Amino acid sequence: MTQVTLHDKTFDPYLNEATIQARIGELAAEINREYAGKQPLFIAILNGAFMFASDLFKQLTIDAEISFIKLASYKGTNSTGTVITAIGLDQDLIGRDVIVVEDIVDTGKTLAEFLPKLQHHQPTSVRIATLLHKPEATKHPLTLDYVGFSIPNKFVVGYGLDYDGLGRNLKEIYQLAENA
Ligand SMILES: O=P(O)(O)OC[C@H]1O[C@H](OP(=O)(O)OP(=O)(O)O)[C@H](O)[C@@H]1O
Ligand code: HPA
Repeated sequence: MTQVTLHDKTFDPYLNEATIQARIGELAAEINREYAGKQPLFIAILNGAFMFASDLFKQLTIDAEISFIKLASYKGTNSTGTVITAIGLDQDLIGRDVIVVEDIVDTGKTLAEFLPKLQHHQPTSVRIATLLHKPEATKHPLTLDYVGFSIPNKFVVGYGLDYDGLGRNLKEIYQLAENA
């Protein structure tokens, strides 16, 4: 793996393809074990999670369903700041075991705002699977059930994650170069 340049920034190799895929295999094995006999519904959050969700889903041997949603944030009319709505969350979640799939939990704001909305749909259970977690950056309390890699608080791209729209197609994960 060599450095990549996206727009004006340079990124160093961080996690190679084999490392990512091996870890996803371990997460899938855990899920296969823990959801044996159940039929969980995976809800993957676009855009970033598409690649992780796809590779994780391929490694499942249990019966499972998947649905993709997009979160849209807009300024609320009161002082509460941004409000998140989920586009595409049209499935009946009552009685379902849901696994939310994210590419990264950074500050935790996205999931902290989305999870209460998900609970309104009355799923039986909700767990979170995220490929990456930046513990030092996370400011919102969250229980993360399946974490691929805990990473330092540096900007990363690749494998679904973008820098200003670019880099999502990379098979590996790169982090912003120190001197960039
Ligand atoms: O924990 P947080 O600080 O909220 O950051 C994590 C969120 O940020 C990214 O999404 P983004 O809004 O950039 O959209 P994208 O997935 O379409 O790139 C990522 O996919 C997570 O959803
Ligand atoms: O480090 C990151 N990289 C790309 N997208 C992100 N969204 C939150 N954190 C990141």
